[in-house]
Amino acid sequence: MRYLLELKEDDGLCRQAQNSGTFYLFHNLFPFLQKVGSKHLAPQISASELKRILKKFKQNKQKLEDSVLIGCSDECMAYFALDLGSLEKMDIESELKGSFIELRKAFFQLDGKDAPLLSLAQALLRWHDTHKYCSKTGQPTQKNLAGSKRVCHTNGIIYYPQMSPVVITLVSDGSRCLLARQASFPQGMYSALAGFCDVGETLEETVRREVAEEVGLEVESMWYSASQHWPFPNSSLMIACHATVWPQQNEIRVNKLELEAATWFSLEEVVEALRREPRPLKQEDGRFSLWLPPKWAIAHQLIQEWVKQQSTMPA
Ligand SMILES: NC(=O)c1ccc[n+]([C@@H]2O[C@H](COP(=O)([O-])OP(=O)(O)OC[C@H]3O[C@@H](n4cnc5c(N)ncnc54)[C@H](O)[C@@H]3O)[C@@H](O)[C@H]2O)c1
Ligand SMILES: [Mg+2]
Repeated sequence: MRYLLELKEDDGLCRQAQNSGTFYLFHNLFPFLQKVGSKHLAPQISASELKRILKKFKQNKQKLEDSVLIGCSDECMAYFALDLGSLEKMDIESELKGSFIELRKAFFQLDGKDAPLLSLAQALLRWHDTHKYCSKTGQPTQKNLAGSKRVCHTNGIIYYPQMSPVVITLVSDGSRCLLARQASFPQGMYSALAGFCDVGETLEETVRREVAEEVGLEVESMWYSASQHWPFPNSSLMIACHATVWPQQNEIRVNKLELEAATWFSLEEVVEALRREPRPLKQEDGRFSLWLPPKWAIAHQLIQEWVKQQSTMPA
């Protein structure tokens, strides 16, 4: 942890780390992946291999300095991410034997270790790409070597990468849980309610407002569970909570502007859905079976916790 901080603060040290570190590659924010069976793996390219590739494609090795620091191993081997969007995509793909794939498409087939790193890398690369100019002076900003900030040298303003807090809430009425879907979700997939925090709000206020806005229910109690970084569509910090509503006041009024549907599901229905593969499954009657976000999505964790909690409750 302290080594990471030193790399962020010291450009000289970071330059050394770039020359011995490993790199995740991107092309216009699509990560470079190799398919192994049904899984996608994100290869880490060594600095020497990357320099060889840059040379082959007639790029200056200074290009390494466009990379951003995304972590390090226990042995202090630094990981970076570099976007090669200025090079011909197909040439790099054939050189490295893999493809640049939209992160959203590959996200749930990624290895557990790769997903959070790629998610952070994409968010950071996107932030740098959209913050090249100072919003006060209009002058170009310059990134520090690690990419943990950008500075406008005209007036000294420092910009730090941003993320938006989002609350994701699993609502229960005591015996059932409320799951909802947006029209953009794949067929049959339901999840917990999610919403961005407004400026000035506490998390508790966001939970109460979002539940009221989206399904017309009043929260009785709520508690925090866990959090997760989420890269889509921009960088969000997903803050996962459980909430209860009064069993007598559980009539759902769906806000059709935000949601396609919201329904109470019984423990049995949820347990059965958790056993299914996280993908659309058409039934004989043409409808799609209920399925839930995959294992390491924080919504999945909330649902698992609710199931566990139901099973330990006195009958
Ligand atoms: N429901 C889930 O299971 C789930 C799971 C993982 C991630 N998410 C993410 O949660 C996020 C929020 O969910 P939602 O879309 O229901 O939010 P939401 O209910 O707050 O509705 C989205 C609307 O909020 C407004 N908004 C306010 N602040 C915003 C900001 N900082 N960025 C973008 N829009 C903002 C916009 O008008 C936007 O159309 C989404 O990015 C989604 O990808 C949801
Ligand atoms: Mg929402």
